[in-house]
Amino acid sequence: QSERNILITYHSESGKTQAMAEAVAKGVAEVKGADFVLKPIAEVSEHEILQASAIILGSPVYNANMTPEVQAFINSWPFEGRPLKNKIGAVFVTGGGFSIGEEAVMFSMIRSMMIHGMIIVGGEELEAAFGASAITGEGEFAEKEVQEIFLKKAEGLGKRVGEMVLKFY
Ligand SMILES: Cc1cc2nc3c(=O)[nH]c(=O)nc-3n(C[C@H](O)[C@H](O)[C@H](O)COP(=O)(O)O)c2cc1C
Repeated sequence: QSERNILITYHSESGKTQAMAEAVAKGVAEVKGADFVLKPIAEVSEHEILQASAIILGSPVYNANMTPEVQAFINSWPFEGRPLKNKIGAVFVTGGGFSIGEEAVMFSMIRSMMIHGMIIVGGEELEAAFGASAITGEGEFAEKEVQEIFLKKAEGLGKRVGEMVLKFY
């Protein structure tokens, strides 16, 4: 695996956050020279965390928090000697409704990444300034599939992280 490797990882029970993760990967794939690994957090090894130049982490919103699985995943990251320092970090979330947790969860994950000394990158668009988020259960967005407007934000996030990895590494 190359120095420009990006780990895209997520927790997803009903597939929405996974769809966003796939769109993030699509964005990374647009950047020539950036490689990615895309997998659920349950399948990620410590070696993969240490080896990645960037980690793009996704969580559903559960009661205005990241899911317990994502929290446990972050808590499992190696800390001694701060081996994640200066890796690039970025986040994406899906939540059922507007302003009932999604931004709080983005910042919660960002805060944890910053404890590890990671360099935080937002998305391509202003509307994804803190990362990419999708509303999956309210009003016209309560569809089976994650709507294109949100997938675009995720794609832009992946693209931007890909570009930053090429710049930094
Ligand atoms: C236990 C539980 C708690 C939830 N709490 C919230 C919440 O506080 N705010 C919100 O916007 N959505 C909430 N949701 C909705 C999910 O965040 C939303 O359906 C999400 O897109 C699911 O992602 P997934 O398909 O990747 O599992 C909750 C869902 C569950 C199952």
